[in-house]
Amino acid sequence: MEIAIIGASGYTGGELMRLLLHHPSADIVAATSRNLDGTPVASVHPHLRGLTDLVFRNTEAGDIDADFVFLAVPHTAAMKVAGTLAERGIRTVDLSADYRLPKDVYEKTYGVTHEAYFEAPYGLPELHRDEVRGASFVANPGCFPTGATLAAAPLAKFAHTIIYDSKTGVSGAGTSPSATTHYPNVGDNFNAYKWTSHRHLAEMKQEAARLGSNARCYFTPHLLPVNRGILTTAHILLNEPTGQDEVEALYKKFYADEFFVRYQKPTLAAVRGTNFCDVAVESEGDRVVAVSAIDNLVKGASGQAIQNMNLMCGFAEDTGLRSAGMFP
Ligand SMILES: NC(=O)C1=CN([C@@H]2O[C@H](COP(=O)(O)OP(=O)(O)OC[C@H]3O[C@@H](n4cnc5c(N)ncnc54)[C@H](OP(=O)(O)O)[C@@H]3O)[C@@H](O)[C@H]2O)C=CC1
Ligand SMILES: CC(=O)N[C@@H](CCC(=O)OP(=O)(O)O)C(=O)O
Repeated sequence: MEIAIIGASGYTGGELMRLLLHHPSADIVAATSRNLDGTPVASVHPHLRGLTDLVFRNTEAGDIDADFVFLAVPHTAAMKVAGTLAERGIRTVDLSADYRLPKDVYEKTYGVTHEAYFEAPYGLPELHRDEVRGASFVANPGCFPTGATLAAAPLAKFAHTIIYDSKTGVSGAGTSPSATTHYPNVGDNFNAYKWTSHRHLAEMKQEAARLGSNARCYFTPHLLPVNRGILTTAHILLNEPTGQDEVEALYKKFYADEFFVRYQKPTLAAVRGTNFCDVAVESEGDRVVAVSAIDNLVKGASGQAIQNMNLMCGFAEDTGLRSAGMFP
């Protein structure tokens, strides 16, 4: 299957190529960049040197010649080309936020007008597999909502309050430098940001509601001095006290058939570079602490996007995604 990546010079674009180069049914035929036309992909993504001869091209969406497209561009840039790809019948996974929320919620959360809205399945396969399967356009979830929602999903409908406390690596901010990501501000340091107002809370609330939960949801992200990974501690305040054995059994049953969700004490090292989400729970009566770990660039973005592509195209869901992490 011929694949094009729009926005291939960024972190998620590089990660899509790293993973797709080992996918038996994927042939990457185009890697677009507005500014790097003619530049070898390996000059920006040095880990891919020797594995691909691809060269960036400044190709418009209307001129893309491929069976499948990944949109790895910022929100608002994706909506400018999504319609063109859909009209041309090119199946697409959008890694941006543009199609994850209803139009009114999106516009309120992101403070912009949506120019080209249509409904799309929310590509968290563990919860929405049937909608993703066979779809022609899928909205890939945000990185924080992926780890947070998988941490709370089995208990969400039994909770009155869920507090998500997440710690993320810096690659979540993309390749553009900023004061926040400047090394002396990040290295040997640790801080919370957007304490009560992060835009990903809207996705977390949406997914809790879809799980039948009336719980109030809260979210605070923190910036870790590491490149990759998100560790989320979810404090799930239950309507009724529930013991450890029961809670643990519930999680193991909920995820029993999910290859990419493993029940074990989460650490970032065990999931780095992989599409796994590790989850475990500890009960304290009417409070359960659920912890999850993902790699923000893999299960939080490009790996999940390929998982969605596999479902959309009828490939085995784990195709190209079975690699283990590097431990330690
Ligand atoms: N990083 C992460 O962990 C995650 C990211 N995402 C989402 O995935 C998308 C890509 O993220 P990421 O790879 O980190 O971002 P980057 O900033 O690293 O890369 C995005 C690329 O898109 C291109 N681009 C930037 N602005 C525009 C524009 N206005 N129109 C067209 N192309 C543009 C740039 O390439 P060039 O200048 O060469 O054209 C840039 O390299 C974003 O929507 C992000 O929110 C989702 C989950 C996790
Ligand atoms: C460290 C860091 O800055 N992380 C980003 C992750 C957001 C992201 O990638 O998400 P969208 O796809 O929804 O834009 C942030 O907190 O905004």
